[in-house]
Amino acid sequence: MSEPHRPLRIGTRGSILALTQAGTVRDALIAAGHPAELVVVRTAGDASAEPVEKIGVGVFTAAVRDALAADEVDVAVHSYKDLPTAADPRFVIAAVPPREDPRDALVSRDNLVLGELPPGSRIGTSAPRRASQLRALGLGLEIVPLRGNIDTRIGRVTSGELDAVVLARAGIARVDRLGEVSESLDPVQMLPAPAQGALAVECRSSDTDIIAAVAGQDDADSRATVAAERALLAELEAGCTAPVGALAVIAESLDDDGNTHLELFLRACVVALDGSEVIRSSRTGALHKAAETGQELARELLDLGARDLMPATREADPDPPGQ
Ligand SMILES: NCc1[nH]cc(CCC(=O)O)c1CC(=O)O
Repeated sequence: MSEPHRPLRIGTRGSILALTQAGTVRDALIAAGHPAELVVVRTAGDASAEPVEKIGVGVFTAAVRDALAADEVDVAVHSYKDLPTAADPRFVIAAVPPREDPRDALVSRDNLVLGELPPGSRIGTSAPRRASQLRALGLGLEIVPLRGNIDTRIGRVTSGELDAVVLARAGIARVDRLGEVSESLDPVQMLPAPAQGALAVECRSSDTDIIAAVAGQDDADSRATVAAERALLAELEAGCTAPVGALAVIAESLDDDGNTHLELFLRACVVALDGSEVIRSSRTGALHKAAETGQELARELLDLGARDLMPATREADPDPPGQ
């Protein structure tokens, strides 16, 4: 518990992306009258160049969570999509700030859009979700494994090594390089990762004063869309590196009496790693039933055979459940 006049210590990874997104939370807290400062926590994910599916899903968030549990920081800011789906009773997500555009983005040579890349073009991505959706498009693209920070990944195109890379548009936006995006990929071609573009602002469950201070940063619509997408992922028992895309939006809907009301529209896909099969479905639900809508859509995907397309990640996952 922090003393009344001490700034809130915000734990974050040290990458430019992480510092920028934690900085937006710090600035918003300060503007709301809560002095705050950033504290950098080094994580195993930053130290490794291995693909994320090898080093484990919680690798970017575990060290920041440990610092929060140890009272070295008061608040943790994570990219929401990097958090394991299992809830951790030590913490609560006190705020989901307004979400960035969740789409994936293409950065390509000569500013080509996806449909203009000739067969045989080399596209960099290490995310099974992106690789399998790209393969399923049937454009004859060659998928090349690629990790590293945004600079490194975009640099592979600038250097001519790759024809294009696919990354989260939100990450590019946060480091102010949107000018380099050749195309924001339509969700019909490429469904983003569950919770992509959203932040999770986490506090210790017992720190009611800090939770109350941070809660002012919460955006109800962002929280609802993320809740639907994450509930879907959890129900599929898939991790953040699974070939699962999901996107919820809040849209106006006309009821029988001609009145409009807001609804949550969720669509999702599960893709075979080789792109040979895609299972898609979608569902609408009430705003206050976001998680239920996600679970129901997951069950529908499982009924359609989604289990057979997903690699058995549970056994291979080095992170214990609940971490
Ligand atoms: N998996 C790493 C990761 N975690 C969050 C982002 C980008 C920002 C976001 O989605 O919130 C990225 C990079 C990427 O996927 O290109």
